Amino acid sequence: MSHGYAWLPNRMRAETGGTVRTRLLGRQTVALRGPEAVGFFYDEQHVVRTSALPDPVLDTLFGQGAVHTLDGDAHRARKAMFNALLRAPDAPAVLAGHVGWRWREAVAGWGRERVVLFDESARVLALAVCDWVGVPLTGPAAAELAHDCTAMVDGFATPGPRHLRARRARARQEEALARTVLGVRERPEPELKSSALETLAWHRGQDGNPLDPRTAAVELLNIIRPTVAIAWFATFAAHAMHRWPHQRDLLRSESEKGYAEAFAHEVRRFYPFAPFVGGLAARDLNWRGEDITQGTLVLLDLYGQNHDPALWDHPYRFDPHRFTTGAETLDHLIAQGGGDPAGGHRCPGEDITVTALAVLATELAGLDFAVPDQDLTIPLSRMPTLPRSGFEMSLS
Ligand code: HEM
Repeated sequence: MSHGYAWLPNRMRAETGGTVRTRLLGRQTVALRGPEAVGFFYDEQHVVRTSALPDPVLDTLFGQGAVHTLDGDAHRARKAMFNALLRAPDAPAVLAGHVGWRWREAVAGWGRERVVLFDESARVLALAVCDWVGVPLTGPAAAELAHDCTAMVDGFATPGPRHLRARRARARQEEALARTVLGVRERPEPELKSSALETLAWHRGQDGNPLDPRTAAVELLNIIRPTVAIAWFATFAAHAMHRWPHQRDLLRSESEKGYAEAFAHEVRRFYPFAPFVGGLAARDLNWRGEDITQGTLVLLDLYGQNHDPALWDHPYRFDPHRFTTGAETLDHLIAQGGGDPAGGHRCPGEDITVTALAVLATELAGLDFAVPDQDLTIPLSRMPTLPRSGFEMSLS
């Protein structure tokens, strides 16, 4: 982890065959990349998730008992609930509507003060997602929730104070949301659920019983936390507009249909966020002539694949136009996992992420703002990383 985002791509460059053997957290590890590797990795007969994620990651980022840790029928049942909520045809637009509205409300309050875009967008996203899931939230609670959600992400891959902050943030929010779930269950169960909160509160597991309140809270947070985490991409979007001002002009002019979505895809591809995903070899396997023994940790190199010159022309050039020419390129983009979100573990929040990010990027491009001197370097040795300043700006 201390080598950061360059670790796997560097190792991949040094090896032939696109496979790296190493040790991670004391375990034998094999890392793969490439479209074929995606198919191999997401086949449940090859790689399973139960017991793959260590407690330091579960106690900060995902939560114990989260959908990320399930396999087989248990995963299918839980994932179907997430897909029904997050991949419903109108879900991305409705949530993005809340994001746009909460953003304009926040900007109206900025005046000429200097603001840190990362903090502001996290708060906006916290308010928007809570509007959407049906969790009531006031202004100060939104700031606290945003702070806790970003802490959970910030502290998952590092020991020390950041990790402790992440654990405390998760414990606090799980406790609060478990109480919210119990509050919902004090009322009779409605036949038609009117919100994600109600759906989760009454969701029945394989045993036919509602989830225990803590697990329901974990899964509610698995909608709220990653939505708040879109703040990372919003900050990278601002960085791209600052670094390449013609991007801001292209977003402003709206002359190209679909440009904001293409820009959002390129932000997800170009900037470093989720480094890799992992699971355990379900049995003895063979990948391109390499033996992988049962129980080996198998990683799929997300960041590396998104910058693989075999898949992307000039991968270190920021160019949203690579996503305006056809769907083929999208198959190679695995910023939020690969495979099929319906059956496998791929992120069910991708459309929400792209739609919300496109709205935030368009809103930001439409503002007249100044960017004072600050440290905008993005250290690749830090995980997760961000422009060091969080992107300070002020309306001009
Ligand atoms: C901020 C941008 C996001 C990134 C970078 C991201 C990334 C990921 C990644 C890498 C995975 C794991 C895929 C795998 O295990 O193979 C994942 C899974 C998941 N994501 Fe996202 N995600 C984002 C946004 C969202 C949003 C907005 C939501 C919900 C509204 C969401 C909900 C989930 C859930 C529930 C899973 C678990 C899926 C499963 O295990 O079946 N994510 N995400």
